[in-house]
Amino acid sequence: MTGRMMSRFGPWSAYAFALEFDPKCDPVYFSLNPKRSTQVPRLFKDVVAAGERCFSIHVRTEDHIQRAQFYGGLKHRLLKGLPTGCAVLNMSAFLPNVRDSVVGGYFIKDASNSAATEILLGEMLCNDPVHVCTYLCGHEGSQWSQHQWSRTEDGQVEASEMYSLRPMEKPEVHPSTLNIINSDVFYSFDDAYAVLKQCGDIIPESKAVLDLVDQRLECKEETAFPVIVIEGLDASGKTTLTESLKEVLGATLLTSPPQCLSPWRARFDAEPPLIRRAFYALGNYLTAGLMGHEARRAPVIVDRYWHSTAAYAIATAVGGTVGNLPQAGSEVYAWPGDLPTPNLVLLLHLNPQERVRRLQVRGQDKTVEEEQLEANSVFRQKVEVVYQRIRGPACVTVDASPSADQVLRQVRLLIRDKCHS
Ligand SMILES: Nc1ncnc2c1ncn2[C@@H]1O[C@H](COP(=O)(O)OP(=O)(O)O)[C@@H](O)[C@H]1O
Ligand SMILES: Nc1ccn([C@H]2C[C@H](O)[C@@H](COP(=O)(O)OP(=O)(O)O)O2)c(=O)n1
Repeated sequence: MTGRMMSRFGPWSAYAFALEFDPKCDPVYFSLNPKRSTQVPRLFKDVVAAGERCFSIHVRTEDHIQRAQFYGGLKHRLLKGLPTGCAVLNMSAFLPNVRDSVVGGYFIKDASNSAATEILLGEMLCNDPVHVCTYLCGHEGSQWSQHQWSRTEDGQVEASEMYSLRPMEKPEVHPSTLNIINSDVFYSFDDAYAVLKQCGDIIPESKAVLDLVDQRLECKEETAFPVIVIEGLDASGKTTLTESLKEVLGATLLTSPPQCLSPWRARFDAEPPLIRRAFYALGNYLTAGLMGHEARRAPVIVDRYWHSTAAYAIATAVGGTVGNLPQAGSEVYAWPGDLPTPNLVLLLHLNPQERVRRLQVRGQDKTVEEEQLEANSVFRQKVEVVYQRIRGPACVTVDASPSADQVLRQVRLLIRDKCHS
């Protein structure tokens, strides 16, 4: 395998690369040039020290389940197997502005002086679906070159193809947004279902989930009562408000994912995004069936639904700052055409200080993503911006900082106004 053809998108040399030396800053972008060039500005100045050796590893398989699983475990394998003195940085290969073209990978900066790095990467090249490259620096740090590894006929590893690195302008859209559709967010039941179906052999629990999904209720007739979804970050007051609404409206309370998926949630939370997000997407369709059924006899209040599924998925997938999110109006913020819409979606908004205070008062277990929300204010901002960009239906923002009684009063007025209920 020479590595010459990379994917359905064409040869390796057509790819651009985004290398994250510092997650808070823009990546360093470069492309490949088959010819050696003399007039190249310094590319990795101040980020690669003299004497450090550099490598990259990218996932090379067209099977999207295998790709997701392998990439999901790759960083851990590298951190475990590489010698002390190595740093593992995010690095993606992509075709600028081409949807679904991103190939995930890592850049390894190695200050170890140990042969263990080459041994590990050589073994991975032989046994796993990966591209491996070495990076060499020419005269006075001006010209970097990439040397792609390949296997010789007698099973040895050699660095054969060589390209010069050419610095590149920041692309119009951040590369991390290119693969969102059908890898992080699913816009139809069939697309999410297909992912869990293909996982049947590697994740036996998928079968139990699909059995439940196959038996889901479907309600096509008009319902007599409104369906109101309550969204917001953890500790914004959703449980408090939904319990009160249940009381005062005599409503049925539902959640997404629904109770029946609880036994499998932790299992799917541990899977890579492709599989995890497909699980949550199917949870929405199950809840949708219950919504239609229950809204024939009483108002329905739903704790989280599609807005949460899309917002957490997009905020996690998009690297760096809020500015890297797809623009408002992008197709990634569209509602799935086959997912029933509620009558009203309310987003509880809370300032970060009050949210942290409430989290401390409550002090219970959180999902990893919820822990990340606390640790990472950029991630929290991205979730909130995505909540507000989703359309069809868009959410109505409610100030959740007043007392629980005042929030309830405000929400009842909104429900009366928008749902005549
Ligand atoms: N309006 C409010 N004012 C003050 N504290 C609140 C208010 N709403 C909820 N809380 C408290 O904040 C914490 C988080 O609320 P909760 O309803 O569990 O949020 P969520 O379901 O969104 O995670 C709980 O301890 C709750 O009692
Ligand atoms: N409909 C939903 C609900 C939750 N999620 C995901 C998004 C986050 O990772 C978690 C947040 O849910 P969690 O139950 O921890 O939040 P609350 O305790 O309800 O505040 O679940 C989802 O993707 N789709």
